[in-house]
Amino acid sequence: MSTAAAPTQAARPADLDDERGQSLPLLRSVLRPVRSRVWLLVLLVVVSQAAVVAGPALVAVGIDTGLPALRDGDAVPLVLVGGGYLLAALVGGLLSAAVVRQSAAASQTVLLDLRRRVFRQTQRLDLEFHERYTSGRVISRQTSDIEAVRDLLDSGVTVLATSALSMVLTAVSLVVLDGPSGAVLLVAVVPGVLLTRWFQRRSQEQYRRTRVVAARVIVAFVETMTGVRAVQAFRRERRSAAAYAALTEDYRAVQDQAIRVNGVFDLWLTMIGNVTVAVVLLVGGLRVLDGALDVGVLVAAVLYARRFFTPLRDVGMFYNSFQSAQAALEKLASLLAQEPRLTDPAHPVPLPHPMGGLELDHVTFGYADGPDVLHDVHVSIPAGQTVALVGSTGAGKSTVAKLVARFYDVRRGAVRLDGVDVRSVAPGDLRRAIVMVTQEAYLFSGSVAENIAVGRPDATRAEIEAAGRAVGVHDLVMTFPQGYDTPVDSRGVRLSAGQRQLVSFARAFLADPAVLVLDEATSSLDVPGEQHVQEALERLLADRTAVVVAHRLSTVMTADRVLVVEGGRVVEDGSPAELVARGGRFARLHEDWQASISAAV
Ligand SMILES: Nc1ncnc2c1ncn2[C@@H]1O[C@H](COP(=O)(O)OP(=O)(O)OP(=O)(O)O)[C@@H](O)[C@H]1O
Repeated sequence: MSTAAAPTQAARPADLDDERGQSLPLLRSVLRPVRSRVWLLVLLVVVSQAAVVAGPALVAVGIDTGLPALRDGDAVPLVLVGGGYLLAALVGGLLSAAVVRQSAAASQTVLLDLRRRVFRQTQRLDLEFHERYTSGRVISRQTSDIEAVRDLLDSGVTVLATSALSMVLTAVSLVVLDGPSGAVLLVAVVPGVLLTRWFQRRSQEQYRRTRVVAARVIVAFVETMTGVRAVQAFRRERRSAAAYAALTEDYRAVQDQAIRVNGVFDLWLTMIGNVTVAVVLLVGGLRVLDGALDVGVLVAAVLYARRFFTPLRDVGMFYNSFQSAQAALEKLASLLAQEPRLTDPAHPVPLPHPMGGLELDHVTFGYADGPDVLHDVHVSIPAGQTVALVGSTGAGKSTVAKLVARFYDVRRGAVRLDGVDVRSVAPGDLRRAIVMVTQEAYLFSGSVAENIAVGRPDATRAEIEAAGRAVGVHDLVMTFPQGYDTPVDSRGVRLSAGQRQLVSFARAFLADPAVLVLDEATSSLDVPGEQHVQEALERLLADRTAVVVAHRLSTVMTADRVLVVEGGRVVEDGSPAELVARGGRFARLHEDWQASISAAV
């Protein structure tokens, strides 16, 4: 039976980070759940800034009305104004604190949502995506990009809103309080705005340069650390250190330039602010002498003028955090918009009791947009058979194995389990039916028991131990300090490659799939261990269909059937004895194998 499969080659942008214009919709969607909090925040910002800006006006009233009244023996106006000033200061302070708390709470909610979305999405995406995207980029999304968004939400947006509102309210208050002083301020705004524009442009360039250099530093570090074994084996430490030192020096230099730009901006902003204050004081002072202006108003005007330019620094700085957050949001949006090529079937076919019959029906396959690496492979494997895949390196053996486990989908043809196209089998059933044990035998942090139970999380301790016994790892585990509860990371025992492989065998044994796909480790075991692993393998492969990418002669010779893969085609197919007798490629491979074994012994 061949069920039509869902379209699997979903369109995907060529550059995985290029998704311009996606940042705003993403921001809108993550802000939606905290909408009411955002409105509350707006209200808090407006009231707190109004309270702060009221200060100088109250000073003016105090000096011009309260003091004369006090001189005439009436203290009430001054007390009222003083009380008002205190109240405004108190309200301004308390509400500013509330703004910080509210914005932090909102941003934490948003970030939690974003982190979860990124994690779920990276898990949902298929292997082909991860091979192209690389783990380094996934890590950057989950760390530095989310940090950039955090910076924007935590401080950037509220600081911008507070600063902008404070400037507007200050300017309006000054214009209302004293027109001429307001005019001086508005004139001074022109160089202030020009300076800020200059700063934005320079810091944008600077920011780009910093990002490029910072990315180089990170890539160099990650590459050296992931390849630390190769670095040490080939004594490349000095060269790596020199290359890294040069990159960090570049990083220091661009940071230095960025700080210089900040310094210039700060200097001129302070100058403009101080000159404005001086002009307001001079013009106002002359008017006070003429009796055209009250002293209190002059004091208030000076206070307003002094305050006006301070937030401009924050507005300038906001641009930096806005830019990095925008770039980060774009990359996050692009990641979240990716669709896996491997899609779940629209009409899943249940397969609760699989027998394990496999069929590769004229399968042609290539990775991503690359050339075909398997050409018209046509093989039928009856339930219960153990098939060894052999062939030279790069022939396509692992690819066949990965297609059977549906890590990828075929380009043409079909892979079928019990006659059902694997693209149509209900995903849960498929996962239970086919298990792949990969070469690297990855262990999660946790205990030995937890690692074995990955294959069946609801397994009892007795079942876990039975699996351990079946693959012959039980006695070894019993020598660990806490037996099956011993952690397998740096806090517990460090397992050798061969021991890790046995644990992964136990994991697969416990999962008990109808089909086991095994990419045999090339050379993780010494000769005395060989027999031990051979027995474990035989027990693991018994009573189920098995497709084994075989690297050891013992595995091949105990298989029911051997497929010789060359150049993406099956070129020989038969029992090991038949193929040896036939005198083809396998027979030559067999001879070479035997020769190398006798040479080693
Ligand atoms: N993830 C991948 N992306 C692109 N091409 C790949 C990928 N994996 C394998 N290939 C290519 O597919 C071809 C078959 O590779 P495959 O890993 O199946 O060979 P193999 O027979 O298992 O080799 P080996 O014995 O060395 O593991 C090779 O040409 C290889 O370059």
